[in-house]
Amino acid sequence: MEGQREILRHVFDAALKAVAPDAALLRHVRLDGAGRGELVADGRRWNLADRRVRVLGAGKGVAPMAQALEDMLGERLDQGFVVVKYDHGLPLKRICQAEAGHPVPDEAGVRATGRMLEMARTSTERDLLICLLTGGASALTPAPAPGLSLADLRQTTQLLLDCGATIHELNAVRKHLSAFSGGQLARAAGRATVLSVIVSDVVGDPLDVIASGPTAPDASSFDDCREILERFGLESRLPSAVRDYLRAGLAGRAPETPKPGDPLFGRVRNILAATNRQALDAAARAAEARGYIPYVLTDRLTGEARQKAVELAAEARRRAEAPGQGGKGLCLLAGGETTVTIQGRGRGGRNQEMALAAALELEGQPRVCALFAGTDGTDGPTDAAGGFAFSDSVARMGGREAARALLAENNSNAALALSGDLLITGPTRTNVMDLAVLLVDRP
Ligand SMILES: O=C(O)C(=O)CO
Repeated sequence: MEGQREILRHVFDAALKAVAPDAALLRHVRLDGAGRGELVADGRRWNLADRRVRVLGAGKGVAPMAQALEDMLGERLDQGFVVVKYDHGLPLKRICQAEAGHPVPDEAGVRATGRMLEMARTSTERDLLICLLTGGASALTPAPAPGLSLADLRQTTQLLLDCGATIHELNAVRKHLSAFSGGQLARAAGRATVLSVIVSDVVGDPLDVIASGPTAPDASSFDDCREILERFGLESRLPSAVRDYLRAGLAGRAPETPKPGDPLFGRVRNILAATNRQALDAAARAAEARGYIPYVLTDRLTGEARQKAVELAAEARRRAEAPGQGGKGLCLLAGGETTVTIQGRGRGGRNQEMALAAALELEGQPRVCALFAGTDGTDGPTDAAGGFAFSDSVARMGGREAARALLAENNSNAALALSGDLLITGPTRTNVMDLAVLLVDRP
């Protein structure tokens, strides 16, 4: 018989399968007709007889999408170039593939982004440029604006991360120091038609923030960057070239990113192909097939990881005590991305921290268990995707005091290693943020 751990894992795997980027692409894009055929994407058609098809892409999950397009288009695909995180590549036949640094951008990323901008700039009215974008793309596509260096971008990103800037704030600044992000790839493509297929790793799925929105109108401005940097007190700590460039932007001497309503977006179509909500819905179906009544609580889970875990575990305990549940029990599901305010010197990630905090909450509650995991297979600077929490996890960590001490040190990886509750998947090549799965078994 399947135990709690196997059921949790099964539900998570079903969610991952539903947001596999290649399958997501194939749900939205297909080839129709014989001969040169027509490309159909969400109801729009492009006759390929008189068009060249080029593919660009960036992100952790782009390699399977590129493979799917190669298989679909065969010789109709003229050329392509994609960049993925190190160790996230797959064999490709026609599309060139580079691997580059993530989360810290590197020179390989600069070279790859230069190649993609070049391909966009040399595209013409005859070209259909298919852009594949998934989470991780912001770091993989460093294209320093004129006068800036890679080191300037890295330093500015780190300063913002250290202050706890949100992804919206971080990407507003990144877009304004870039020649690629914030709609600028679409602008570089001149009169070519642009079709972007996007996998969302941002809460709420904002197209201008996911992957720093290379083909989306940018809602942020140089003025927003000034406000963000002032609010964090970072102005004086920025590299001087960045300070000068942002001042030039504010004075109208550096180009703004293209904004909503810009006519250039008339030839751009952005398709949201996979989201956290889709993963949650698939998880719900998988739980139901195992006899559990599923409840999707939210796809916008944010906030301090340990606190959110305690809230979710408390909700599961409350429901465990309530009478009247049917089937085998309940499955509570939540998705999003929490944060960890680091206080200690241990190793872990937001999902592992959630699992550790939930384990403390669920101690001695054999009817409730949980899994917290990142859909990309990576949680913090560790090789785990996340972790499980069972009623006896804390005992396996050496008891309550030991578990609490590990949590205080943000040492969730060590805690879950002790209890044997780490989830290790390796790179999943997709990324729709994190999932929390909690099972409440019937008495
Ligand atoms: O992961 C990235 O590239 C982002 O900035 C959010 O999609």
